[in-house]
Amino acid sequence: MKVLCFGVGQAGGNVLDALLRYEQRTNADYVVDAVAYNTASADLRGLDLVPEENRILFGADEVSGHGVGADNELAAELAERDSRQLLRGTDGAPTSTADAFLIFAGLGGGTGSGAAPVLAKHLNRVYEQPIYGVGILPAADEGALYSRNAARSLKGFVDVTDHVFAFDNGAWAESGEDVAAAHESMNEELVRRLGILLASGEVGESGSVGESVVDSSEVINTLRGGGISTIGYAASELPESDGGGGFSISGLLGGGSSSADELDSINRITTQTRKAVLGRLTLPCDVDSASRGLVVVSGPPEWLNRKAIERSRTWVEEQTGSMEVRGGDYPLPESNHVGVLVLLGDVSRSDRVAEVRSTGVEAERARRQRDADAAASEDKTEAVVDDRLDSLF
Ligand SMILES: Nc1nc2c(ncn2[C@@H]2O[C@H](COP(=O)(O)OP(=O)(O)OP(=O)(O)O)[C@@H](O)[C@H]2O)c(=O)[nH]1
Repeated sequence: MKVLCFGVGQAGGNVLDALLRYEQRTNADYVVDAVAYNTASADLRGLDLVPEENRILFGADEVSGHGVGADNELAAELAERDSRQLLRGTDGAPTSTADAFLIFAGLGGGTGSGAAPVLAKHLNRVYEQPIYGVGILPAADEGALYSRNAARSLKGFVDVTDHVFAFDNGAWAESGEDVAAAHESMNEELVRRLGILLASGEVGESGSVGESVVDSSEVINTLRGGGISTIGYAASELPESDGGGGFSISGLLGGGSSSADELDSINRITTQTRKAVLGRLTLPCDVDSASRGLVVVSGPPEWLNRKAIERSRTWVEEQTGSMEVRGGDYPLPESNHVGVLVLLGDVSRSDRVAEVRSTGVEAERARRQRDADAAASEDKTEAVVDDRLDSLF
């Protein structure tokens, strides 16, 4: 599935850079172009693989390239004001070759949180392709301001995109670990999942295509209707003797039927499917609240057992209670792993989203109270000054 990618703000740019690195490392080719936006010039300079000419500073008239300091309302305002400049990011990009657009942003800060929904809205006006967000939720210990920003931005992002892939920093930082220190490893986890999803169905270097490959229309159909999605992934390493390909228990035993191989691959695929769904999802949620699903099984073609893929698909249907779970394979002849990726679309119950929302609402209420108190005390001061002036004259 070919995508045109946009990274907004620091987290957005970092994750986009990580995806480009992952694409290079895996010899894949699904990003048709990459554009980064920021209100802070230092963050743009810090990027690695996003082409220099595709790094766009906006809002410079107002904040002189120093960032918006977590003020997402200001960022939204600046993005709206500079919307032509934002759209210029697609000038020269091969937009017609993209099946979809992807916008990456951290929802807790200022720039990405405020500007990503504005960018999505403007791209939507111009282009036909579906627009997907990749929204990073702040961990609870990153503070109430980040939760307030994220609560407001997530709703806006969902409203103006065709789907938001959510990633929860809180779920992925190990307990006691500093969130910022964990960004790099979290980005790796996120881009591995996105990379597999995007690469599946693309003809690989070897030119091999599986019997029931997942093509871009299946990803798009799984995401159709909008909402928030989560992705699970698990992989099992194949035995050394396999050499990445033709391991056969029957071969080791001196011939015989291939049923042992079949059993082994069925076991691996079904076990990894359970681990993918019941393990750590990009966004923790109630699995049975998903409306749709997609199961992608990757690995050397001889390990991609059709029966197992079907069994896994049915199991995900049972877990989600959805009758709309698609399944397919992604052949990787050189791989020494069998991996299972499960995309759960339009999830409606997530304690983490609920927590971000309620912390956000609390923080917004406290801010309004503070503003009201400040206004009242200003009134009082004015009244005192007026009294003094009255007594003078
Ligand atoms: N997963 C992940 N999260 C990140 C990364 N960088 C920042 N964040 C998170 O993003 C949120 C802060 O947003 P940033 O992207 O840094 O902020 P910004 O959009 O550049 O906005 P301002 O700096 O306020 O102008 C926090 O929740 C951070 O933990 C990253 O590389 N990976």
